[in-house]
Amino acid sequence: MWCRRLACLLSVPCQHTRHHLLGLSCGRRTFTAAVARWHHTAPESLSCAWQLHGDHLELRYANTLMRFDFVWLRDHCRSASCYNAKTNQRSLDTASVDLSIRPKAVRVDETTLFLTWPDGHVTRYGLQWLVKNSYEGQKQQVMHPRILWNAEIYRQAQVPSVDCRSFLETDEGLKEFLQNFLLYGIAFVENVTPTKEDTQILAERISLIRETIYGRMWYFTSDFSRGDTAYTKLALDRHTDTTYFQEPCGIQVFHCLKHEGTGGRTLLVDGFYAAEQVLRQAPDQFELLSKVPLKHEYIENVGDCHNHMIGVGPVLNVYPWNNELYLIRYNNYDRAVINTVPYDVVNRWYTAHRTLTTELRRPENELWVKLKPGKALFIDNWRVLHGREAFTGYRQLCGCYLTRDDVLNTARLLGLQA
Ligand SMILES: C[N+](C)(C)CCCC[C@H](N)C(=O)O
Ligand SMILES: O=C(O)CCC(=O)C(=O)O
Ligand SMILES: [Fe+2]
Repeated sequence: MWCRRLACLLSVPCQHTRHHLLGLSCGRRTFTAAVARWHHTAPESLSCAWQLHGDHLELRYANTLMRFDFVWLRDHCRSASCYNAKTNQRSLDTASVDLSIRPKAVRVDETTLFLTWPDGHVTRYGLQWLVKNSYEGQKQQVMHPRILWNAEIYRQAQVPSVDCRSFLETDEGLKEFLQNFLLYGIAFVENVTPTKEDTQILAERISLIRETIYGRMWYFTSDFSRGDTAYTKLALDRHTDTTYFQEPCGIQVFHCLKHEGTGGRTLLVDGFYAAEQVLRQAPDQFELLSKVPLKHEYIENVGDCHNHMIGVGPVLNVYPWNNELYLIRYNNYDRAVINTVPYDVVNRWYTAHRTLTTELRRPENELWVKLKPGKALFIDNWRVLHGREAFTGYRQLCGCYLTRDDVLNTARLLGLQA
């Protein structure tokens, strides 16, 4: 039956749909296939068909079969009284919607679905909008496209550094930089004037500086001015920073302003690549690392600096709805006493942690770079671990942390998926 014949639905239900409406008034929430019928907008080739069920509408459009709960449909009404298109905010009070609401009339034309609600309110939904926003349309998509790498993969990809002027002055330069950053979790800008001020200008081009106990923009040398090994000449094994914050800093920026001496190379390891290897070899260990909460701690009493920070969370943080890894918290220096785990789990946790560490330490996963004045490095601190080789001589690094949401904001404004 073609929908054009169903235009009457907006007023008086015609023969074929009365069943549904009667079904509702009888309080039935489900309909058998025999009762529910498909209604087509046009010959099958133009492909839009719908069917009402007890609590949802089923729509077949653009080769997708979609189900929309009636409450969801009412909640997503984009009419002027339900939604403010200027602010992109909902004005409808969802709590005022009857949870067993049901449209009293349905109509579909080539581009739009029209629903009339019991109080007479009419909602229009673009069919394309429904495809884009239905669960069925979304579930194929990953949240964040990315390329997991080891040293070989990263080198082969020949990811270019972006020139400072192009980064600061053109959208293309900035976009290229951000695309690299989102895919690999690291990105470089070159030909930067080696000062703290110029580094700050770079940072502020993509995000807001996250002020922490280390300040906004920081300088550091091996003067032990703060109670942390970073402020020495010692080697630092791979780690992520600020694991002792409830929300570890999203991005770290490093710019080496001076080094007169030897050593001091920077080590970078893709934590997600290593975690992926663990997932393949030992899914139960991956799961344990994603479930067992740990504490990380920063206790400082040096000079005037008195701090006690604690962050709690698992090593591998995954979204509960699709198991996608989004944050790795790995810092063996700052890991606190483990007292959040029952004794019979502790041993299995250490085994899982060892498996991950083994992957993180594989030489083929290590990318070594020597940071030089003029070359700024941005690191996704939720994904890529950094470390450094011991060094001699005077070495001065400057940098800052950035808020993650604001980097993603900039990326989206340039049309990137983030
Ligand atoms: C980067 N900056 C030198 C300011 C701070 C270093 C913080 C080091 C700390 N152990 C951590 O991993 O979080
Ligand atoms: O000195 C370096 O290259 C890095 C030290 C470090 O890990 C840090 O500051 O977070
Ligand atoms: Fe660090």
